[in-house]
Amino acid sequence: MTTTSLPTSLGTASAGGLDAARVTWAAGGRLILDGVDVTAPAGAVSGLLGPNGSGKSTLLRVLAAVQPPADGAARVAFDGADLLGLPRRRRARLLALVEQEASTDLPVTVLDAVLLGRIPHRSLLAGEGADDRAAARRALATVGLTDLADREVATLSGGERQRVHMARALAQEPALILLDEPTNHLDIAAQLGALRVLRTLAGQGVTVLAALHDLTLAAQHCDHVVLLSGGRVVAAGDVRDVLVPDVVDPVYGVRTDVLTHPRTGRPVLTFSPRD
Ligand SMILES: Nc1ncnc2c1ncn2[C@@H]1O[C@H](COP(=O)(O)OP(=O)(O)OP(=O)(O)O)[C@@H](O)[C@H]1O
Repeated sequence: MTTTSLPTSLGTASAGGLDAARVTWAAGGRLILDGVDVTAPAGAVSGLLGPNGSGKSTLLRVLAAVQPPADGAARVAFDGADLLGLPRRRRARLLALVEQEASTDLPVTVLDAVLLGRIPHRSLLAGEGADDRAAARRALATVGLTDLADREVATLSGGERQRVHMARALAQEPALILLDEPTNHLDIAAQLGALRVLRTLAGQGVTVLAALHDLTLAAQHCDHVVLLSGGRVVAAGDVRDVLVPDVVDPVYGVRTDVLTHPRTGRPVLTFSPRD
C-alpha cells in the first residue's frame, strides 16, 4: 500500500454536512482504509479523488453503511446525527448512494427502476402513490430520460444506465448523496449535465460527495476535494490548494502542469510521464 506524508488541511463541514472520522476498513488481512477523516460541507459539491485502488469506493460504501467500518472508533455524522447508528429506513430517507456497477439486469422499466428510489418514503405496505410517480418523473426529466421511461433497463446503453442510477437517487430526494464515478460511461455533454445536476442539488442545500477520476473535471466543478492514496487522506480542501503538482505528482506518479481555464479561471491539469 502506498503511503504519502503530504500536508493535510482538512476542510470543515458546515452545519448539516457530512463529518466522518477515523474510518477504517480491512479485507484479506490488509488495511484498505486507514483511519480516514473526511468532511463534505452542506450545499457544496465535494470530490473524492485518488488513484485506482486508493479506497474511494470502499469509503463511500462505509459512509453509506453498506459495509461496516472495521472497528468502533469510526464516527460518521451527518446533520449532527450518527449516520451508522440510524435505523436503516431513516438512513435511507437521508442518504442515497449511486454505485459504479449497480445491478441493472432486472427485467424492469426505467420508470420502475427509478421508483425504487421512493421505497424509503412509502409506508411499509403501501404501493407507490401519485407523489412517488411525480418524483420519479421529475428525476427522469432532470437527467434527460423522460423519453426512455418505458424502456427495459437491460436494453439501455452504459451512459443511459448511468443516468438511471442517478435518477433513482434523485427520486429518493436525499439530503446527502454519495456517488461513485457518476460521469463513468458519459459523453462530454452528459458529464457536464451530470455535474450540473450535482451543482443544482448543492444549491438546494444537499450535501454532495462524488468520487471522480478526472482531476480537471473535479477542479472545474467541485468546491472542495479530498485526495486519497493507499487508504489515507493525503490532502483535502479547496481545489487550488490540493490540485497542485507537489500534491498530485507523488500520489499519481506523474508530472502535472496546471494551466488556467480561459473561461472559468479555475485549474486545468495536464499530465506527463515522470522521467
Ligand atoms: N472485498 C474485498 N476484498 C479484498 N480486497 C478488497 C475488497 N474490496 C476492496 N478491496 C481492495 O481495496 C482497495 C480499494 O478498493 P476501492 O474499490 O475502494 O478503490 P477505488 O479507489 O474505488 O478504485 P478505482 O478507482 O479503481 O475504482 C483495492 O486494492 C481493492 O482491491
